[in-house]
Amino acid sequence: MVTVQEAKQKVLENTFPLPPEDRAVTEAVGYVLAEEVLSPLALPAFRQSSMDGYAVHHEDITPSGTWLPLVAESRAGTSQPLTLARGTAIRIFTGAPVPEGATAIVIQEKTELQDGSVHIQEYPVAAGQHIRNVGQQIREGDLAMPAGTFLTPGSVGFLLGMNVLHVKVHRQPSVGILVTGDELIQPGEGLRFGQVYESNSAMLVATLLQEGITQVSVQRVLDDPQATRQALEQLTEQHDVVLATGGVSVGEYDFVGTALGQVGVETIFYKVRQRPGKPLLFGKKGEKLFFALPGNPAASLVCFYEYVLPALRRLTGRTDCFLPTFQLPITHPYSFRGERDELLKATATPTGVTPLEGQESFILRSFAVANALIYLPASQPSVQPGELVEVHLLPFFC
Ligand SMILES: Nc1nc2c(c(=O)[nH]1)N[C@H]1C(S)=C(S)[C@@H](COP(=O)(O)OP(=O)(O)OC[C@H]3O[C@@H](n4cnc5c(N)ncnc54)[C@H](O)[C@@H]3O)O[C@H]1N2
Ligand code: MOO
Repeated sequence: MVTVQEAKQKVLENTFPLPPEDRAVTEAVGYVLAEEVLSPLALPAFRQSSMDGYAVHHEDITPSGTWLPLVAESRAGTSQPLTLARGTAIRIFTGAPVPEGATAIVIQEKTELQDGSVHIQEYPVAAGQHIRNVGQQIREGDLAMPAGTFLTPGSVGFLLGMNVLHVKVHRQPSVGILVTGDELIQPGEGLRFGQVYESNSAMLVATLLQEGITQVSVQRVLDDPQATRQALEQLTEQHDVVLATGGVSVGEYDFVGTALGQVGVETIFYKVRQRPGKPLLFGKKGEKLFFALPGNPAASLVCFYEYVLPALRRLTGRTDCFLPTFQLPITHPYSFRGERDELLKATATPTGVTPLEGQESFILRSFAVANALIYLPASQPSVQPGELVEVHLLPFFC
């Protein structure tokens, strides 16, 4: 049995970013850059106005108000470079090229137009006001994004704005899910005595999809050593990560641990000092990762969020792998035996966190409405309202 901290450490130590692949920027949100990106051009590429108004030379403007003849117009998209002569003004719009010789833009609200001349009612006019300079955002050849950057919609806009169409990113892992259990039937079928609807695989697939992982396959087997082994062999060949749910405990029909050994998986740890999710197993074969998750649905999902998700994120090159963690005051008292650390389904707000009713590992009713987990170490077996506790925010909510 390992501690929660040891288990997390071992997961990270044994997980490395997957090799890079080339991806279209438009399809790279959620991926992590495997190589830095240098800007192929300066942005802005030309001097731009950031306001609708008039391009002037700031020294032409006097305190008593200045009349300047309007000699031309610069619109966004024009390919005609203009030059401003001293003592004149050029009508200009947001995003349009600033004429050569112009040193400032006066916004139209501070002007009056009459008979082809513009009256400037602003003083003083600062040199450079409302002008975006060439390279103000980024200069040609500058580092635009370092390797390791997580690509967001903002990143996509920035990259395409520099005409970067493809990037090298760490590929996403593919994941095989093995479901075991004689009692399990598919939702939609009629329920007979002793049967249970199989819901863990859909729950795990949903978490993977949410994480942007789409290469997923599911295999279901009965509690049979041969079938379990065969399915594991197949999933291992096809995927970077294999998740098994159920059959990992100590009963006569729990075959997953043995089958993993037969397939050549080296166990890194089995059993974590935590509740739920004690019988979690983490193993490796070459670079492939294996997690045998407990069958109890809430235990399975807790183990996914606390151990599998960080591993998947690390494979994709992310460094912020664990759920975001906060300290929040707990709203209700909570006590437990203190033999194992506890992870409680909870609802968190910016001001506090409330443990939900129904913490047993077979209960999903609480998970169905939780947005966070409270982590209580065994050394803190009793907490009072107002005491700060460690809160892990679930992915949907951050
Ligand atoms: N003697 C001991 N018994 C158990 C121990 C122990 O230390 N000593 N640990 C308990 C703990 S803690 C857990 S957690 C479970 C883990 O058991 P398994 O991983 O072997 O899971 P199963 O026995 O196959 O199933 C447990 C429970 O979950 C339901 N289940 C399983 N798979 C699914 C699924 N895909 N969808 C929905 N529900 C599922 C299953 O029907 C069982 O009710 O072991 C304890 N026992
Ligand atoms: O670890 Mo089990 O999940 O406590 O029920």
